Amino acid sequence: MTADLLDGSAVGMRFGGVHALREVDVALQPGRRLGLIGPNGSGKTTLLNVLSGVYRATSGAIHFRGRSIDRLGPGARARLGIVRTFQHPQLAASLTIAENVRLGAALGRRVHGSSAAEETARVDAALELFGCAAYGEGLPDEVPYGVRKMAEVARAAAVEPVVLLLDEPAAGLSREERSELIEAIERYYREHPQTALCLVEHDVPLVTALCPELLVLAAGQALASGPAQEVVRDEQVRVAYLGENVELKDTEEVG
Ligand SMILES: Nc1ncnc2c1ncn2[C@@H]1O[C@H](COP(=O)(O)OP(=O)(O)OP(=O)(O)O)[C@@H](O)[C@H]1O
Repeated sequence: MTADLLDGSAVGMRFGGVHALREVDVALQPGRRLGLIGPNGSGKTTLLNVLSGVYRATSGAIHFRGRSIDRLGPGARARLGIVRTFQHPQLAASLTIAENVRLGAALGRRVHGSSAAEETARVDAALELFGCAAYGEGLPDEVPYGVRKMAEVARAAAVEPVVLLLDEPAAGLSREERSELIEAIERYYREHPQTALCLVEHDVPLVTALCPELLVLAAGQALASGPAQEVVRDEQVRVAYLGENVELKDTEEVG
């Protein structure tokens, strides 16, 4: 079995009286693509925050390559190659789209010890792959929302992360833009098959198109996990989603 890159065991997170995560286990190995789904407020973003160091878990342990990273903040974890995106793009407002993506590539230099030429190549490749090349000279406020969302992912991809944590990259995108996002991430994976991915999304067909495995959270607890097509048919999972306007469909129905 491949060793875990990022391993969270019995992870718990409390905010005062709110128990946002309870004893959640999650392990990402090289090349594993795990979709993280669950109803609103089930703890998905909190889990990404805890894995990326935005929050420190109130219980449990997080290891990277076998070493505890519980005490490391988000910057130190990013320098290990644990890179995330945010649901609402966190682009630097005063930098162009290309300059924002260059920040990712510059981090990639620190992660991989690569050259200036490689940094530039990463910027160009990420802008192209995520459809942002034509908007490279624009400021975030000047480009369409879909471009901002794609640039957020492009900046993370430009790092060439070891572990990539994506928080609702498709939120607010049109159907066409969602298809472009799926295609871009698939193309990224063809070139970087060892990247470990944890993808949080409400668009279940998009998640199942990209992730062979799912972890379902409900009320902060792991409700189900396993092969995507089995999990979406699980009765408990369907019940957990009752009342939410979410379609649990099969991969073949995407597009
Ligand atoms: N900083 C915080 N302070 C207090 N409570 C929080 C904080 N962050 C999250 N929570 C609570 O933790 C629970 C899980 O929230 P979280 O945002 O992780 O859910 P989610 O599954 O990502 O939801 P959504 O799909 O709506 O984005 C919710 O009850 C939320 O109100």
